[in-house]
Amino acid sequence: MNLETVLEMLRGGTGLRTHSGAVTPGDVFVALSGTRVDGARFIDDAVARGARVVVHGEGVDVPRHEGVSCLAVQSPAQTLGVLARAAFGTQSNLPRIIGVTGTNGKTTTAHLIHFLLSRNGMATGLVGTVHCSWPGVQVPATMTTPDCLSLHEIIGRMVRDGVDNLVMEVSSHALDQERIAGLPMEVGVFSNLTQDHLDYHGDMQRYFEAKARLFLDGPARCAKGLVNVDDEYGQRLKAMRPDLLGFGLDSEDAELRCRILVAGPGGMTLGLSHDGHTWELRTGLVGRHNAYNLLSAVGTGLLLGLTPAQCDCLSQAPGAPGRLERVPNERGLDIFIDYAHTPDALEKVSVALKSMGFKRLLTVFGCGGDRDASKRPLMGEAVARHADVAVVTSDNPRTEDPDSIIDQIEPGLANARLVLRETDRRKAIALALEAMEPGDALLIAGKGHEDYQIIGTQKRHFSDFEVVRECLS
Ligand SMILES: CC(=O)N[C@H]1[C@@H](OP(=O)(O)OP(=O)(O)OC[C@H]2O[C@@H](n3ccc(=O)[nH]c3=O)[C@H](O)[C@@H]2O)O[C@H](CO)[C@@H](O)[C@@H]1O[C@H](C)C(=O)N[C@@H](C)C(=O)N[C@H](CCC(=O)O)C(=O)O
Ligand SMILES: Nc1ncnc2c1ncn2[C@@H]1O[C@H](COP(=O)(O)OP(=O)(O)OP(=O)(O)O)[C@@H](O)[C@H]1O
Ligand SMILES: N[C@H](CCC[C@H](N)C(=O)O)C(=O)O
Ligand SMILES: [Mg+2]
Repeated sequence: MNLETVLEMLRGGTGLRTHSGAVTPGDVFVALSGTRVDGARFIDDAVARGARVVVHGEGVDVPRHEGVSCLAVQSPAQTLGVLARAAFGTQSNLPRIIGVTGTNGKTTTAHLIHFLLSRNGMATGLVGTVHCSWPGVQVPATMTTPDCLSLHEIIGRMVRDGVDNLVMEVSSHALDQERIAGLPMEVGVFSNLTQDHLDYHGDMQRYFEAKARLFLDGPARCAKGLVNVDDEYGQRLKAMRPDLLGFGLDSEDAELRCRILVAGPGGMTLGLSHDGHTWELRTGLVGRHNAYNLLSAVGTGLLLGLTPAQCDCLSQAPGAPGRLERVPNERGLDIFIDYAHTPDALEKVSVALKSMGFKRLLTVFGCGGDRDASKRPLMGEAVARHADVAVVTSDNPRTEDPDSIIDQIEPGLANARLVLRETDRRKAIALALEAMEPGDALLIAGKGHEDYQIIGTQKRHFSDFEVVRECLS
């Protein structure tokens, strides 16, 4: 069997699968190497379910099966991208794709870029943590970057609906697993790199190497891009690929630069400069971290040929749901829900709130189970540095014991002013609301837009927004 024949089958409507359990008679099954098990172990299962073609890695010994053709390829993950283009109609008329990567700020930046391009009259799609959307359609997200088949399937729908630009978040897991195979990136954006996901990548160097795939030689390399040169890892990328546009607030090397001219509870005025041109941008978003997010959205606009004036509409951009989002309430309490779930994000969001002049900061937070355990005490330290009251609780304990997760956070809270411990997140939020005094701000961190709590393998409905409203009513 050769590749062209398989492509022909797929164009004709044959099913393409990477999970043996999903195979129906006549399908093409691609055995991916996997992160836990080798997909080649499921070839027999796929064949038993009726797979007619098996695509597998070179060196995999596949026993002969009557009526089943095999195709050995160097990289099944890369070949999957080629096959997916044929299966889902993503071969031609692909939108211009902008991929946003980095530890924190991907969702916010992607939403800002989506807003910018849409306001400039482009039919723009979005794929990310909160939802996937394009004009007239919105579907809830299951992952930050879906698997290769789901991605092509959704982008195929966008192609049919005439989408001409697509902004997508590209997680480090996705880059490592080559989920974006077959999807050439026009622009890559690098926000920053700080500790997260070491359970998966092992150490910061390997985590960086996964993110760097979007920019350096290899199949995922973007045609052009921008990097935050205030970030140590961003500087390393810029040194490796000098054509990337460097942006930042501090670095003299930044080609696109911004200063915060005015900052207050109502927003910021940013002074931007690029290529000898200077201009101002007003925003309702608060926090220095959001100055970076806005700056990279402007930088993307410039790389795509927009003028600074065409980027002015960003002053009306609302930001992303569940990112430093106020919970309106009749009591006039200053309550913010945010998605900070890394040490750096907690640091940045706490500083943003402290700068708004509140009397005290109360922070409710926890750490996810079955995720990087080494970030737990560091998240505790970030909260302890800024919160007057730290309320430590649960945030998707998954298959871990919630109390043992909190035990691992607590050493980081050793220097905290006041710590309250309450495993039940609903009760923790109620406790924090009771402890609020006039002039205080309450930060409820970690879940943002999420409307669930994962306990064990069960996903139960849970929304920080709803719980606050219930407690206040
Ligand atoms: C660790 C991880 O990322 N795993 C993802 C990965 O699974 P995998 O392919 O490695 O799975 P595997 O179990 O080793 O199986 C290997 C192969 O055998 C196949 N198989 C397996 C069993 C079977 O019976 N038959 C069969 O054919 C599988 O379909 C797979 O192709 O590929 C799967 C399909 O794409 C994903 O669903 C799965 O995400 C898991 C559920 C997950 O939780 N991922 C998280 C950590 C993640 O990716 N998060 C990032 C966000 C991170 C951020 O904050 O930046 C995201 O992009 O969402
Ligand atoms: N540029 C930034 N630098 C540092 N922290 C940021 C930045 N932007 C946002 N944050 C913080 O990180 C949190 C997550 O932001 P956002 O959802 O935009 O990032 P993300 O990279 O998409 O995260 P995830 O990988 O979990 O989807 C925010 O709620 C905020 O606390
Ligand atoms: N994309 C992130 C989301 C974390 C959100 C937080 N609520 C948690 O569950 O830790 C992850 O999968 O690590
Ligand atoms: Mg995200």
